[in-house]
Amino acid sequence: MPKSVYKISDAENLKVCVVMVGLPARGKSFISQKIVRFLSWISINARSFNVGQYRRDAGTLEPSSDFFDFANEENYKLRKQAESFAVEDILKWFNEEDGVVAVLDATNTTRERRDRILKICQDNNIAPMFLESYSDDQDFVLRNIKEVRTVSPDYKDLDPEEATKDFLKKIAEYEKTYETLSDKLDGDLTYMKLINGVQEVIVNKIQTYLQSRIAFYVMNLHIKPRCIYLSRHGESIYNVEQKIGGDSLLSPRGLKYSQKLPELVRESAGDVDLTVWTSTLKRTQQTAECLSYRKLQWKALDELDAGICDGMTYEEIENKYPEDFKARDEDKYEYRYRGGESYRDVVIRLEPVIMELERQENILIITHQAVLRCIYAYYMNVPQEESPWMSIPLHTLIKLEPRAYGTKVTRIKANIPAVSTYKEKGTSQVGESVTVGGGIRDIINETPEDK
Ligand SMILES: O=P(O)(O)OC[C@H]1O[C@@](CO)(OP(=O)(O)O)[C@@H](O)[C@@H]1O
Repeated sequence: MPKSVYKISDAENLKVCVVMVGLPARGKSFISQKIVRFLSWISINARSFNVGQYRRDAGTLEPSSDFFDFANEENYKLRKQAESFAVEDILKWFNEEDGVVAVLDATNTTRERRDRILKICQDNNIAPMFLESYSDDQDFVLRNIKEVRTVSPDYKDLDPEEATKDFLKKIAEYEKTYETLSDKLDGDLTYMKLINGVQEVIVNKIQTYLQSRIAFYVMNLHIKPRCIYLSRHGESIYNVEQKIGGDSLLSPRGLKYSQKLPELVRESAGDVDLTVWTSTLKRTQQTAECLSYRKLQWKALDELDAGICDGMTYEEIENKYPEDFKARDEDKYEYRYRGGESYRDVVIRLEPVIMELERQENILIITHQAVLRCIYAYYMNVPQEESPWMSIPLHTLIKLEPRAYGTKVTRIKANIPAVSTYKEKGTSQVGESVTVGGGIRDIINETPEDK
């Protein structure tokens, strides 16, 4: 059997191919998408290649009579062909688009199949990392079947009961040849085995920093239903004066928002227990004051540091530092204030916050405009160049419900007027004073790319 051993001196230059392993309905696509979303968010070029999609693109839909009958030679050939198309594309992507981490999202349930992929990785200087999701828990599997059934194009026109039956039949076919990863037979490989979600995790021969980062991230994932609430602090005195940064207190309208926040949260969350995370700045702590939940301060949630521009209005910055003002508008994600930070810097310091968020259940985060944009971008898969320009208005509670294949978002407005702190590209003016209000829920949608 080929081995995954490579010289450690080369390890840091290696590209990584995460090879998913597991029977159908074990959450492999969910994990693949999460890995890609996380790595892209921290600027590592990552992409998932779903073999099922290659099969569908080739015109073969499941459930087609006995497509997964493994004794049928013709079907076996078609499935193998879909795999080789995906692998070909992975190699092309590594070479032509500077790919760094590819995720091969397929069952890969036999050693024969895994060895084939291993060999290709070795021939192309790619570090393989096998990631198995193993489950013998019937409830876990049925929950996953339900999720897949609702999003998979294969099952969209099928009666739910029929679809579940078909799915179980397909699993039974795969089970006949399934070879789980084992220390005894696969001890030379770099692999991770998740048992019933992350109840038990086995990690074997991680060899590069990148692999360890992926492993650490995956270990923190859970799929229990929960909500993440996001809110900016109430309108601050600096917001009213159109100044950025600082550590000012809330305006009278901001205080009103802090008084209304417990009601808004209760209406949406009911009696569930929440933990409130704030930054270390006064305006977020004041906003959390009337909430009777457990509270935690994070320095990492402090607002983007505007360096020498801290305490100025955008107009003053444009007059005093016109070149900086222009440079920021041209590339807001990368621009770093002199003596301060860029959006990229904020994302880097938010990595531990995201790790902890993945581990936790219901959390309410009260923080700042730039920081919220970064957190929101992670959950909603917003591209880097767009994220610093997203509108995150004051006096609005955002509810995120991460699901297996996307995040549902609801915006709940407090109906308390506040200034707009949104500055359009190419101008130093922020919007007019606006009333943030109206009905309760206004936007409901889901992470588009993840569906
Ligand atoms: O990146 P831009 O759009 O300038 O937004 C960040 C700015 O938002 C502000 C408000 O203008 O945040 P906040 O009041 O939420 O703390 C500034 O303090 C901060 O510099």
